[in-house]
Amino acid sequence: MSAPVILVDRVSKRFGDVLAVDDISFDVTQGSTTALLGGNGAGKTTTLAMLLGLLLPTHGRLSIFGEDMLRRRYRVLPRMNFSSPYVDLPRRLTVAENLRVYGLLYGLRDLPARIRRLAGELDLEALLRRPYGELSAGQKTRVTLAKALLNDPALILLDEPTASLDPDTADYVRGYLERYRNGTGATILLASHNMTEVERMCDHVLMLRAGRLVDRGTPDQLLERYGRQNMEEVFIDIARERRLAVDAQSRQAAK
Ligand SMILES: Nc1ncnc2c1ncn2[C@@H]1O[C@H](COP(=O)(O)OP(=O)(O)OP(=O)(O)O)[C@@H](O)[C@H]1O
Repeated sequence: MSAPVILVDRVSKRFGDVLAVDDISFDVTQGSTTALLGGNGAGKTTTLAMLLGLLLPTHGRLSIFGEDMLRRRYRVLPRMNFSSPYVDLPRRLTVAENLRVYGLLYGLRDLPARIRRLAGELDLEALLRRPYGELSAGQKTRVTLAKALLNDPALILLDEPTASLDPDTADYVRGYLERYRNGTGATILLASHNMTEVERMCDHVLMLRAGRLVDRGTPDQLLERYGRQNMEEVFIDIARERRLAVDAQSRQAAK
């Protein structure tokens, strides 16, 4: 079996009195799409930020492509990228200028051709000359996705990749990401509140609650474990700590 693309080993992150991430460990295998789920404030964005090297963990070890993110992130950052609705791009630059600046930061060759291709695929042509700050929320989401794919990343971290997208565009973007993953063997880790997205795209789910990793498995395993029909119901069970009740029922049934 190939080495995991992401390895998180007993990682915690404290902000003053708040323990945002509490001793979590997981790994993500190459070519998979893994969902990081949890209610508001569960620690998803903090975990993604540590994986990007934007935040330092208080404890623990994170490695990506076998490289320690604390000491050698410069070796892996060129092979990864991210998008988040919470991280704005420079607002006064046009969409084309933004993509050019990020492309230059990655030192990409054939940049105009890449930008043209992504603009075509993500329906951005009509937006290329407009300042990023003037775009609607859904338009910004598509631009940040284009930014996230500029360097053909082998690992993509996505914070709510379809936030603010209308159902038709969200469906297109999910299909686009699936095709990208299948075509390139890329690995995707995404935080999402959209359980339809998780059921469709993800082969593994990590459930966070109050900074702790409280359950994990494939969507099918979780549906079976909680006796539910869909991931929305599983999410609510886990968020409301119904797992214990489920376990107790199964123990009772086994007697
Ligand atoms: N820079 C910070 N300073 C202080 N506390 C922070 C900081 N960033 C996050 N936190 C706290 O850490 C906890 C986890 O926040 P985080 O943003 O990781 O949650 P999340 O799972 O992404 O939530 P949401 O679904 O609402 O986006 C929260 O209690 C939050 O208030």
